[in-house]
Amino acid sequence: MSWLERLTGGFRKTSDRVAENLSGLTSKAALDTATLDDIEEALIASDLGPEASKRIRDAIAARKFEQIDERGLRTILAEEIEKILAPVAKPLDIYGFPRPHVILVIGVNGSGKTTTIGKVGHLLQEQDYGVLLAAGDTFRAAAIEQLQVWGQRIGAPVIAGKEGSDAAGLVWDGVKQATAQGIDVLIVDTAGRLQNKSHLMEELTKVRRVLGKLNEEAPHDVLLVLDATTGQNALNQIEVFQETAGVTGLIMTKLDGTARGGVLVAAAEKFGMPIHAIGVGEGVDDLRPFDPRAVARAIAGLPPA
Ligand SMILES: Nc1nc2c(ncn2[C@@H]2O[C@H](COP(=O)(O)OP(=O)(O)OP(=O)(O)O)[C@@H](O)[C@H]2O)c(=O)[nH]1
Repeated sequence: MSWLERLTGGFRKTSDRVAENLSGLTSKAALDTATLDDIEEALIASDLGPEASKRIRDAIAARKFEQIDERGLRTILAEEIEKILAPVAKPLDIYGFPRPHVILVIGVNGSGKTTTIGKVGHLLQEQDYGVLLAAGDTFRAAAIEQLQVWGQRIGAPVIAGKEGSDAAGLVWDGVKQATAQGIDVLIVDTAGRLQNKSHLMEELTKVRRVLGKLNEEAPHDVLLVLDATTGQNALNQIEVFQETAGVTGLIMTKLDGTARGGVLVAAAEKFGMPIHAIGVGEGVDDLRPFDPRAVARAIAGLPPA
């Protein structure tokens, strides 16, 4: 299956939800204010968020249709979602010089952080970048092992310490190793525990301080991994992590397992932060930067353009 097919398939549950919520609304005799209200509500119920839903409603209203059929509604929906996604759909840019370009990856337990690191590493390797993974989530032995498995899978070296060892020290060693071996990108797994904010902050502050000593620009990216299945909760996480960890960009995963994929649109509209990639499956190729048009059409339930 091509990426486009996996993408469209991945958003199926979401587009079914959107279609279900909008069903019946286009059969009304006139596209009056009450129907526009219903459309807006249907979009909110589809997890697109109040801001994006209002914006789409206003766009439909501005076109002054007397009536609209289902296909017409889906088309406008796709066009408007595309406008919301286009400014934030930005592939990761590996610009750090001197090398390595350092990427910290944060996110709550189970958000898909480790899996995402493996997939992002693979994506960058495909672009001919050399990648080193650092197992900075030193709280759990399982997290270290899981990253090592991903390293083997994609053929990238992994630098790891013992469970409970100092993450900042590991990151220091990671930068040294990448520099010595001419590796372009260092991707650091971190213990992104929301449950203990002060500890998370302390640890990230220390990692940043250590990185800053080696290269003032590092970390170049602080990526927050979000689990789309958590719906609106993902939006709360953006707020909290933005405050505590200086997030620079987002990756949304597990869009295939949920009818709540509309949250991607809500996040784009509400935060305007770069969304570097989306995950639509567990395979190594199931995470990519995204084409806003393709995703917008998939959510609206239209075939690829
Ligand atoms: N369906 C689907 N599953 C995913 C996706 N991304 C990750 N997963 C799965 O989600 C689960 C959690 O992913 P992990 O990478 O272990 O998450 P984590 O945030 O590192 O979790 P901890 O290591 O427990 O902190 C795993 O079973 C992954 O295979 C995705 O895009 N789609």
